[in-house]
Amino acid sequence: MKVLVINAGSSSLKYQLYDMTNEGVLASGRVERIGMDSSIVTHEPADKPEVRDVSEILDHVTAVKRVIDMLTHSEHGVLGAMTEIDAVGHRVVHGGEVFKGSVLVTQEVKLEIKKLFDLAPLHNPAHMMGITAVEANMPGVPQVVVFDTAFHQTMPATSYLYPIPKVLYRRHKIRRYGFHGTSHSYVSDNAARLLGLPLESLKMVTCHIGNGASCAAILDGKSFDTSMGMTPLEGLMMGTRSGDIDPAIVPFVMNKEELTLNEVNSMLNKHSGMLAISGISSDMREVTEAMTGGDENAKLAFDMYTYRLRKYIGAYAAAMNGLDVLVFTAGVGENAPDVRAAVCDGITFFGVELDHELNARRSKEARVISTPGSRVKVLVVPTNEELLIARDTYAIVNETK
Ligand SMILES: Nc1ncnc2c1ncn2[C@@H]1O[C@H](COP(=O)(O)OP(=O)(O)O)[C@@H](O)[C@H]1O
Ligand SMILES: CC(=O)OP(=O)(O)O
Ligand SMILES: [Mg+2]
Repeated sequence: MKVLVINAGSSSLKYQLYDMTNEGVLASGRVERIGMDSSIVTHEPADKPEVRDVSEILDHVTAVKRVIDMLTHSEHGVLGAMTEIDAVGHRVVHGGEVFKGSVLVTQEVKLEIKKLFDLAPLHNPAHMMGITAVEANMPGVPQVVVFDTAFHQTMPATSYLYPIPKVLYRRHKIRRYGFHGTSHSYVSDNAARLLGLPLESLKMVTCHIGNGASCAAILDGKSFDTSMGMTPLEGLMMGTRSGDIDPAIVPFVMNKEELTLNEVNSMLNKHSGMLAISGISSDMREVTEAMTGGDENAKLAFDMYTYRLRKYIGAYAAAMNGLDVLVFTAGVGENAPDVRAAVCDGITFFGVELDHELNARRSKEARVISTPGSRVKVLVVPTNEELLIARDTYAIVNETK
């Protein structure tokens, strides 16, 4: 069975084609700048060279058509025909309280995802475009949706409620949902396997730090708390997102700077975080490079980023009354030993002891980077949200056959 995994954003669409007989990736790629004058398609077949194509792709329907063209291309393709694709799995960021696991796409499911547009205005409308684009290009192919929020649906009310009037929860479902759940679930499971210990017996903190970043406290194998909230803005300092701030700053700034709701939203989501403090970039690589070159703003951004991460790890260790395993994943977590060191070297008091040589070693494999004597095991586990989406899609489509 072949499964196409799609992660549709507002102006981009990432894809991976899996052969589920061996979970091998046949091809992957991305369409960027959808709706702009020069859109870029980058297609990477597993055993052939990468191809890039610049053309005008005005919408997601055309983008999916281009992906199918690439996958079935006589030269760069990996499929004889489109009909070889048995199912499509989509990443959907917001599943609200309705979706506690992955589901087959039906009219009702689409309606529910639409109802959640308000809660994830940047993400869910784009995912819906991806789903309808697949319907238009590949009629009759079963589709499955896998939600970032689903894994966190096990959080207790003490974690997910905000201390604000309860009527807001009843009327508008304002609560913590949490995101990156597919990743937190995948890496916690893999970390336990690597340690050869049952996941249910471990108190774990997983740090998914990429462009977006979140921490999760995992207790008894379930999400107990997580740093992102009703939207992916709360919690850690991120590339361009502020993370936690005093909520009173919002009306204050709107008043003083005469900003509209959209403007203040954009300020906190797109013009804050590492980008704002470093004044250089949202990309950790560029910030670290500037810091090494002596740039003080870059150093401040780096220090704030790692300080805030330490605070969350400490908070979750207290919340769970202990910590056995600390996991780093995603772009920064997997590739930035200096970030891991800055975090771990500041929390030695509760039994974190990093092996600096292991930490500095480059590898794409899941691995332990703490010393044998470290009471808390520290691991790097590369995330693979796409693989988990492919697995869920495969299982659900097989179940419903
Ligand atoms: N070698 C590296 N060193 C430091 N940071 C890195 C490195 N490689 C990637 N990153 C960081 O990872 C981020 C992207 O993470 P990723 O998980 O791919 O994000 P997303 O899925 O949200 O696009 C980049 O913004 C960059 O800061
Ligand atoms: C939910 C979220 O923040 O996703 P990403 O990290 O892909 O932006
Ligand atoms: Mg990501």
